[in-house]
Amino acid sequence: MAQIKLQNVEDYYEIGEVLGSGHFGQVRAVLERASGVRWAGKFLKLRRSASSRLGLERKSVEREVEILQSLQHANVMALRDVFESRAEVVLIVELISGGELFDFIAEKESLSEEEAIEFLKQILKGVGFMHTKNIAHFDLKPENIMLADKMMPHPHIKIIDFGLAHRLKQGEEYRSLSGTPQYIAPEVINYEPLSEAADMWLSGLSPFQGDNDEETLKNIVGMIYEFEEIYFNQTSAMAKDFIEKLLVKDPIERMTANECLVHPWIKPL
Ligand SMILES: Cc1ccc2c(c1)c1c3c(c(C)cc1n2CCCN)C(=O)NC3=O
Repeated sequence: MAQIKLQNVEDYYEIGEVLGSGHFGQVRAVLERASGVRWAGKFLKLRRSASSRLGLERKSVEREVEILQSLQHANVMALRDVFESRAEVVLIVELISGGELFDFIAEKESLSEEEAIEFLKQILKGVGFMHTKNIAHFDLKPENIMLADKMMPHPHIKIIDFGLAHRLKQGEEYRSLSGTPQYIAPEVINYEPLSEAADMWLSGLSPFQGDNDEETLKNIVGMIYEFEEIYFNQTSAMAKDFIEKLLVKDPIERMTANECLVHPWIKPL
């Protein structure tokens, strides 16, 4: 992928409808003029001055670009092009039109453990791949797990939004309080040095869910959780064993993505 193009993105892409927005800015559908191919454009506003609170720091955008450039994997959103003009950077990324996994599951009558395992395997392959490159996502949550095309019999998972991702270096401590309260690992809440293990802290139906963020965070740090019967009464013992091996407070003891892929629930003997 070429470096950052200092041209106007609209010279090459027709900008379409807003697909979503978040802490980073907006994601819009875009149409590549030369080929007629549809992509997604992630429009990031840069800070205009060091004192400004609005917009993203240039180095965090450059970090996201560098990380995406080094991640080519079937289960990771692909970066196609980067444009910068005035105080805006536009990441041209693959259009993932199947929507969020969360919504796909919500729309189904029910989800069998076999179907859940198929999705989980793809997520673990994508996460395992980025972890072999010492890249941690640090914002894995249902909203960031999307489906390439939900009409397929076995929809293809795509992990998106590497805005908080970090390339971890041996001997360098990295701490951050960023993330989403409902899904962040105890070591993030305690502002301890972070590793790829923070991505393995179970996200999904959070058994720590409190009435508010403060209560949720206390539950996580206190490891106060329960498999509420109404949600987990159909869950096999093997599945609960898998979950319990991820809900381990000590990140060193927590299962890694590759260990998950050979757990008997995922890979029966
Ligand atoms: C069809 C559709 C609808 C909403 C989309 C996207 C695509 C989308 C996409 C991306 C991101 C980072 C966010 C996106 N959002 C925002 C919601 C993501 N949780 C992306 O990287 N490619 C997308 O297609």
